[in-house]
Amino acid sequence: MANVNPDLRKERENGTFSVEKLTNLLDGGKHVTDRRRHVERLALNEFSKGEDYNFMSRKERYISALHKTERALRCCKEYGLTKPDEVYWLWQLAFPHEASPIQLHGDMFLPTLTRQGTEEQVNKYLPLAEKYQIIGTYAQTEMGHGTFIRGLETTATYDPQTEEFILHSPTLTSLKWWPGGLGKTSNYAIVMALLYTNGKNYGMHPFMVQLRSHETHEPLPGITIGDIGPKFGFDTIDNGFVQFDHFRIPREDMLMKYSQVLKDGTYVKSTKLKKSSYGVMVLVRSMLIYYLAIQGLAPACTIAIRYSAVRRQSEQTKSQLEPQILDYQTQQYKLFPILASAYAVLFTGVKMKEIYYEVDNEIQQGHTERLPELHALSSGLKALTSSMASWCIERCRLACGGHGYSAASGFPKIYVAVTAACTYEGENTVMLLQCARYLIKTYQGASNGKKLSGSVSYLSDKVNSRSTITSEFSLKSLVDAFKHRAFRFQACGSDPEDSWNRNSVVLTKAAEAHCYYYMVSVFESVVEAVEDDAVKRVVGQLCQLFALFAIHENAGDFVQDGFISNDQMELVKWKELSLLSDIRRNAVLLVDAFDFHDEFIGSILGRFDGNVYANLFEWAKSSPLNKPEVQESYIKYLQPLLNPNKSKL
Ligand SMILES: CCCCCCCC/C=C\CCC/C=C/C(=O)SCCNC(=O)CCNC(=O)[C@H](O)C(C)(C)COP(=O)(O)OP(=O)(O)OC[C@H]1O[C@@H](n2cnc3c(N)ncnc32)[C@H](O)[C@@H]1OP(=O)(O)O
Ligand SMILES: Cc1cc2nc3c(=O)[nH]c(=O)nc-3n(C[C@H](O)[C@H](O)[C@H](O)COP(=O)(O)OP(=O)(O)OC[C@H]3O[C@@H](n4cnc5c(N)ncnc54)[C@H](O)[C@@H]3O)c2cc1C
Repeated sequence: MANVNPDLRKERENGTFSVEKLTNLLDGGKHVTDRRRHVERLALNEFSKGEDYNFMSRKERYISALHKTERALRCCKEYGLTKPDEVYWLWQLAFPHEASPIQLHGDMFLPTLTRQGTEEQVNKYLPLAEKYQIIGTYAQTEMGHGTFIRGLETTATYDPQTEEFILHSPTLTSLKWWPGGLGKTSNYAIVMALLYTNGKNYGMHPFMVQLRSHETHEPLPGITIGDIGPKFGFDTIDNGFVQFDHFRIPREDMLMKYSQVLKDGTYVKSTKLKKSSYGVMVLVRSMLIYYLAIQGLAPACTIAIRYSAVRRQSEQTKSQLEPQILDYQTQQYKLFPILASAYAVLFTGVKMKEIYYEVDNEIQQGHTERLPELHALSSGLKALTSSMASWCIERCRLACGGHGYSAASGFPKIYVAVTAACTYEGENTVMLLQCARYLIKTYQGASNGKKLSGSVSYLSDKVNSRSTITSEFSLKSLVDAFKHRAFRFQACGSDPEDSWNRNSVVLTKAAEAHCYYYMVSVFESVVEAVEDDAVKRVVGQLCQLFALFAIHENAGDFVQDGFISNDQMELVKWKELSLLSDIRRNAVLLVDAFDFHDEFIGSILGRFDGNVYANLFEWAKSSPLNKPEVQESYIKYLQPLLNPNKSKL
C-alpha cells in the first residue's frame, strides 16, 4: 500500500507469522475470508462515502440511518445476500458501530415470531415481515420494570364475548419503555403482557400487536407512542415508549405455540419448556459475545495499537528519536492484555454461537435438557464479556492521550454502543446471579454424586489442590488454575444456610470465575487445534497472557488456599511481563489480522496507513464549526466583550 507511515511499515515487515493465515483462522477458514471480503467490497461500493456521523445532529443521524437501511435492504436483495453472516458483513459496513432503526426487527421480532408462533401465525406474518411490510420490535421492558419480568404490569385481558384481548397500560410505570425502533419506525411489536383470562393471571405471554396504520403510519386509536429522547448512545435507534388504552387485538394474535387461550377463554399450557416466553433473550445473549469482540474489543485495540506504533513521545535516551509509545512497557501492559482479551472473547463468541444452535435444534425436537445450562452460560458470559469490553475500550482510549478523547479517534462511538450491552438483554449483575443460581444447583447435584457434563462437568471432577504451573507455563496448567478457582468458588458460594442476598457479591464472583474458566478452556482448545506453527506460537502467547493477566489481577483468589504458591505467583508476574516484549514484535500484525476496513473502524488514529496527523488536520478543518471563519455568534455575544466600543456603532 502506497504512503504507509514508515513506522507501521517497519512493524509489518518485522512479524513472525502469516497475517493471512491468522485472518483465515479468525474467519473460520479461507473460503469464509474470501466470501467476507467479496461482500465487504460490495458494501464499500455502496456505503463508503457519506456525511461524517460526528458532525450530524441526532435527528440527522436517525434519518440517515433510515436511508442507509433502505439501501442496505436493496443491496442484500440485489446481491442475493440471504445468509445471516453475509447480511451481517454488509450491515456492519453500512452501520459501523451504529444500529439500524430496524435492528430489533431481525434480532428479536422475527426470532420470537418463528419460535413462539404457531404454524398458522408464522405463515400469516412471516411473509409480510420478510418483505418489510411489517417492521416489528420486541416490547417487554416497561418504565417501572426491566429486570424483574414477573413484575411487568401491561395486561392482556381476554374478552370471550368478542374473542379479543384487551391490551392496557394500567399505570404510568407500565408504559413499555426502551424497545428499539418503537418510537417512530416500527408499525408492529411483539408485546410481552400479563395474560388474564377467566379472571386469572397466567403471567407474561407474547402478543402480536399492530401499532400504526399501514396506510398513514399514524398510531392506531388507543395507542400513544413516541421516542424516549436522547440517550448515552445509539442515536440512530428510536428507542420508544407505548401506552395502551384498552387496545383490542384478535384472540389469534397471542403467539400460541407453547400455550393457548381457547375461544371460551380456557387457558391451555402445551409445553414442558420452562420459561418458554423467555427464549429470545437466550438467543441474543448467546449472539452478543461474538459481537462484543468484533464490534468492541477488536476495533478498539486495533486503534490503540496502530496509533501507539506511529505516536512518538518523550525521551528514553538522550539525543535519540522520541520512542514509539508502543515501546513503553506501561503502554504494552495497558494494551496487550486487551489484545489477548479480544481474541479470547472472539473465540468464546464463536463457540457460544455453535452451542446455541445445537441446543436450539434440540429444543425444536422437544429435547430441553440443555436449556438451563445454555441460559446460565449465555447469561454469565454476556455479563463478563460486556463488562470486559466496556473496561477495555475505555482503557484503549486512555492509552491514546488527547487524540483518544477526540471523536476522530472512533472511541466514543464504539464505547457508547458496546457499553449498552452491560444493561440490555439482562443487566449484568442480574445475569451473573442467574448463572450463579444454576451453578449452585449443579454443584449440589455433583456433591450428591450426579455426573455432570458440558461447561459444568468440572464440578463433578476431582481438582488438584496444588497448581502444576512451572516456568513452562503450559496452557493446561493455566486452564487447571482457573478450573480450581471456579470449583473453589462454587464450593464456598453454595452454603444453603446463607440468605441469597447476603451471599450475592460472592455469587457474582463465582459466576465470573466459572465464565473465566470457560473462556480460558476455549482459548486453549483453539490454540491446540492450530496447525501452522508460527500462528500457533503467537496465538498461544496471547492465551498465556490472557490467563496470566487475570491470575495476576486476581492473585488473592489463587493464593488464598495455597493453590498457587508465592514463588509461583512471582513466576506468573515475571512471565506476564516477559510476554509483553514477546508480543511487542507482532502487535500490529495481530490487529491487522482482524482485517478491518478503515470505514468500519471509523478512526483517524487507527488508519491502516498510519497517516494520522495530516488526516486529523483535514478532519478538524472540515468541522462545521469552522465555517464561516467568524461565526454570527461573535457579533451577538463576543464582540460586546472584546470590542465594546465597536459594538455600539
Ligand atoms: C443477535 C445479534 C446481537 C447483536 C446486537 C447488535 C446491536 C444490538 C443493538 C440493540 C439491541 C438491544 C436489544 C435489547 C433488548 C432487550 O433488552 S429485551 C429485554 C431484556 N430483558 C431482560 O433480559 C430481562 C432480564 N430478566 C430476566 O431474564 C428474568 O427476570 C430473570 C432475572 C431470569 C428472573 O426471571 P423470573 O423471575 O421469571 O425467574 P425466577 O422465578 O427467578 O426463576 C428463574 C428460573 O427460570 C430459569 N430461567 C430464567 N430465565 C430463563 C431463560 N431465558 N431461559 C430458560 N430458563 C430461564 C432459571 O434458570 C431458573 O430456573 P430454576 O428455577 O430451575 O433455577
Ligand atoms: C440501549 C438499550 C436498548 C434496549 N432495548 C430494549 C428492547 O429493544 N426491548 C426491551 O424490552 N427492552 C430494551 N431495553 C431495556 C433493557 O432490557 C433493560 O434496561 C434491562 O433489562 C435492565 O432493566 P432495568 O432498566 O429495569 O434496570 P434495573 O433492573 O432497574 O437495574 C438497576 C439496578 O438494579 C440492580 N438490580 C435489579 N434487580 C436486581 C436483583 N434481583 N439483584 C441484584 N441487583 C438487582 C441492577 O443490577 C442495577 O444495578 C434496552 C435498554 C437499553 C439501554
